[in-house]
Amino acid sequence: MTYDTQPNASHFVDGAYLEDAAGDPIDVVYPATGAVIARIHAATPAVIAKAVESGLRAQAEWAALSGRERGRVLTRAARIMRDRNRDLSVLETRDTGKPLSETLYVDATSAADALEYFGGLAGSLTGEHVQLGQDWVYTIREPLGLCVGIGAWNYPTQISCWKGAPALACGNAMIFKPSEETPLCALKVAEILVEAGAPAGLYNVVQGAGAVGAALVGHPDVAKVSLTGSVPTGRKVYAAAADGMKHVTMELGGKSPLLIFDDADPDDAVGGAILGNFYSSGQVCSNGTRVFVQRGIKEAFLARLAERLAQAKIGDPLDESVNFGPMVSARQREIVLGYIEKGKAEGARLVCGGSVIDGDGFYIQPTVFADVTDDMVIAREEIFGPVMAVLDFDDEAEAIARANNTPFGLSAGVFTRDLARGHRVIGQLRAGSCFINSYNDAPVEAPFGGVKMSGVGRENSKAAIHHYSQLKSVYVRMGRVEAPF
Ligand SMILES: NC(=O)c1ccc[n+]([C@@H]2O[C@H](COP(=O)([O-])OP(=O)(O)OC[C@H]3O[C@@H](n4cnc5c(N)ncnc54)[C@H](O)[C@@H]3O)[C@@H](O)[C@H]2O)c1
Ligand SMILES: O=CCc1c[nH]cn1
Repeated sequence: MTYDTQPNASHFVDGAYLEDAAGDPIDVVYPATGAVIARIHAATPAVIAKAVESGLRAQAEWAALSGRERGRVLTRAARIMRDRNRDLSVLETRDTGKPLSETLYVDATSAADALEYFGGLAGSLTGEHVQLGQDWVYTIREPLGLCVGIGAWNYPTQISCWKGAPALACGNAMIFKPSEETPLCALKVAEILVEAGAPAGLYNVVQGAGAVGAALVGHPDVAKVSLTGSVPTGRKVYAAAADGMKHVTMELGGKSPLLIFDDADPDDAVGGAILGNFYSSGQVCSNGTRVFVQRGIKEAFLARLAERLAQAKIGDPLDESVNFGPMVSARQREIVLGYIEKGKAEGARLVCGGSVIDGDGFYIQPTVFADVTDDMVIAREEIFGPVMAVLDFDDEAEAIARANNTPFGLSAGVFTRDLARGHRVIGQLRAGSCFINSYNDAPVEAPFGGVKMSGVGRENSKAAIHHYSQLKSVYVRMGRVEAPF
């Protein structure tokens, strides 16, 4: 089976595709060619009402199952996703422009990992017993209710399951709104969950841009909102959720530091910097885009890096030998180009790249700036494209202080052969997801998320359970009740 890029209808609600052509039209564009590959419509108030009503109904039914029964559905969905990995990967490539050489191994695969992991945990979500003399307290881990997930465009399938899998494992229902740039793959996730035995309405997908997201966040029947997106959107969504006293998870942007000491293995350090800047054409939230290189090895590092980047195979993302694709949209390419121009204007040294690649797709060369200083815009703002800023440093304390001098705190990495230094440095870096002699690994077993402006809460790992459930405590008196009067 190969998936058509034009879905049967725009939304997947109450177990079936649903259309309401009165919604604003959204064209889905293949980033490698600029061709329109599908047209869908944003959710109308009627679609949102049906998603909420069916979500509430399904949640009651789902929460009444045992955790083990819920887990069985999730693990079955994981198996179906793995069986259809190639078709899902091709669709993800068409939706995002990311090379098939990446999507085959990361996107549906990591989504299936999440379904499998949280499916496995579902049967062991228990409360506690606390003995208090003869009396006792017990706690029950309860679902929150109807959750809303809102996604960014860089990892649409992964994000839909990083949010959906823990939510469902805990007995919640979810309405997921993908990014309007990449609406296709979450529909397949919803279809697969129903095929695996999830009740109709448990995982609904509704389409649209910010206005639809805002309508979901503000809906009085929604108990929790999990957003993956930029800091400005995070601010708005967090504020709106606070108004309704809703639970939140905020997975936001970053400008993460990667510290390379002069004793680091040179090839590993260059490899880490490449993974932390050019994977998915630089459209990864946790990217280590401020690469601090100890002064003595800077020129050797830059020479090796330029050599390796010259080997990138840029082209048709559906060709499995290609490993560097386009930006997701013409708009994103313009934003990134604007930063490249700022870098040049501010006097950073362009080591390689710096231009668009002619053609209909939204390609930009992998770009490296050296001699970047902390005050330059390209060292301060998230670019979300293939632009690495290399900064020099002399000693450890200076590097740590400069690395922490940012409002963001998503990730941080260090390359050194001195493991004591590796742990010492990481211990002082203010970031949520950190790496020693590696970069950008995101297994489902590890908590993922940021500090400072990069977010609130954690996805993945057992930590996510705490963000999709709440504890009820019950005090049980075994003796008589003594009242003062
Ligand atoms: N920390 C993480 O896990 C993580 C992962 C991927 C991407 N990101 C971040 O996402 C950003 C790139 O993605 P983007 O451009 O799609 O982000 P964005 O903030 O523009 O949009 C994110 C989502 O929010 C929706 N939205 C916009 N306004 C809204 C509102 N007022 N209310 C509710 N929803 C609203 C959008 O439609 C989209 O679905 C980058 O900053 C990147 O770092 C973070
Ligand atoms: O884009 C952010 C999430 C992520 C990091 N690595 C893989 N996915």
